Amino acid sequence: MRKITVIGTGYVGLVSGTCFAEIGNRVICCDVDQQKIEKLRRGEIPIYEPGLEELVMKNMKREQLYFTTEVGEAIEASDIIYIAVGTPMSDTGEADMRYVMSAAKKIGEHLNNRKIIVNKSTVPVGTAELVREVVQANKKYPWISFDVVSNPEFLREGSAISDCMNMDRAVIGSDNAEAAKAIAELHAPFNTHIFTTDLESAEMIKYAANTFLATKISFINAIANVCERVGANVIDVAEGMGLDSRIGSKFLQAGIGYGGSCFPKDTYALAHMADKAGYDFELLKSVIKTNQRQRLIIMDKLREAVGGLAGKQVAVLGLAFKPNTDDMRYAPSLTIIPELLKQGAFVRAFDPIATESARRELPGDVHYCETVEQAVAGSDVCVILTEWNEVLSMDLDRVRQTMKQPIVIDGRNCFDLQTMQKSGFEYHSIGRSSVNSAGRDRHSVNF
Ligand SMILES: NC(=O)c1ccc[n+]([C@@H]2O[C@H](COP(=O)([O-])OP(=O)(O)OC[C@H]3O[C@@H](n4cnc5c(N)ncnc54)[C@H](O)[C@@H]3O)[C@@H](O)[C@H]2O)c1
Ligand SMILES: O=c1ccn([C@@H]2O[C@H](COP(=O)(O)OP(=O)(O)O[C@H]3O[C@H](CO)[C@@H](O)[C@H](O)[C@H]3O)[C@@H](O)[C@H]2O)c(=O)[nH]1
Repeated sequence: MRKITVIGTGYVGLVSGTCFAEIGNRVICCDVDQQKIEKLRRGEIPIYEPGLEELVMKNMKREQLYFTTEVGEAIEASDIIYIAVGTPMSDTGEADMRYVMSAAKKIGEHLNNRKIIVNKSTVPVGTAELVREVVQANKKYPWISFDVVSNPEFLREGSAISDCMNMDRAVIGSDNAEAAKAIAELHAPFNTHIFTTDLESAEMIKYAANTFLATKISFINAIANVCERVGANVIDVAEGMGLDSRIGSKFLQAGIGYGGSCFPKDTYALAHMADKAGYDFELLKSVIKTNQRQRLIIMDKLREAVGGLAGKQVAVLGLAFKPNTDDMRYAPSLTIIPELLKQGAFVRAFDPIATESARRELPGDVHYCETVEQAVAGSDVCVILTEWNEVLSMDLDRVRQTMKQPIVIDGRNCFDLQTMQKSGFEYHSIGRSSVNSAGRDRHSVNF
């Protein structure tokens, strides 16, 4: 059993801290957000993440998991200190490092014995060295030494617990073999591949992995746009490509582009890092541009399908950036809904989980609905932005009957074309022919 403190109790800190407790360590999760910690202490989980509540409750009860706002005391009480604070996009597009630096300062001020400081936040290459300098500069007891290790996180929201408990690999960057060994041992119960490297490479692996996945998405979205114009079906194209084991089938789902708290900011941050280092990362800049354009494709399709939006009632299904999360960071709905409102549409929105977070982010004149059926009732058009189960399993006959016009614009390719035509919809999706709109679209199909 090791004593671990995790600084930052957000999506990553809370999940990884809980998983470290689950495998038998004593973990203190600390945060400067008092409300968040108070909720956790009452057993309320501040984020939606399947399976998290049970695991938090279990480990709190067996006294393996604690929550506090006393960051200094939490640091003093452990030997391994994880930094898991946010590194959001700053105005320039670079990673905003102020939270990491303030955590490092606090660690320095409370360094009461030899500790391993492990950075889990996604940070530009060279951050480990900066953390070392800040801790060193703020040490109260100059004779106490410490190590800095990089151990980036690869979990996905919505499947965070299982990603963490069954991780593909643990990347451990260090310039000290003993510290690397200790962090490798900590990961032994996860029974995963341990990949050790130097600090800089570990920091780069995180950005390279995320930007590669983002590239795959922008690539398939660009292919989708060509498919639409030449009459091919991107779902079949992706499947046919993915069967080549060198390519693989994952992250080839065409849609309205990537969102979320990571890909948008990490692609920008790496492009900036490369620029600063004197390399113009044109490929990555195109990935970003392709993604920005992809979001607005929904607006083009809407205009084509229903003409002007002024006075039209639009049902928006899905607000979170992906299913199984309440996270609204860089969600496509944050771009699409303000645009709909600007063009004079009335918006009725449905999301099974993210409504509360959405209310804080979106303009006040959105009407939130409890069910898909309520959102679509009387609508001129329905727009799908997130492939929630509630959307995938909606009763198509009922939806068609309650809509004013049976027009669906699907940004996530939730339904097959034949089903939509049989159900009597005019259906426009991504990278596929439109159905039931013969005469209006160059590539429409009839089954
Ligand atoms: N969200 C993900 O799916 C994910 C996955 C892998 C990696 N990451 C990376 O992990 C890091 C954390 O991301 P997140 O989504 O968990 O962020 P988050 O915003 O959900 O949580 C960060 C938490 O840190 C707290 N905090 C900030 N400064 C603090 C300080 N000085 N002391 C104590 N607490 C402090 C905040 O109050 C907040 O609760 C980021 O670098 C992110 O890029 C995120
Ligand atoms: O084929 C695909 C796969 C994903 N997406 C979109 O891409 C975004 C990101 O999805 P996903 O990767 O599943 O979610 P995140 O929780 O953002 O996880 C990513 O970002 C995390 C934070 O760095 C990393 O830890 C994860 O490994 C990485 O997958 C979402 O908007 C998805 O809709 C697509 O459009 N097509």
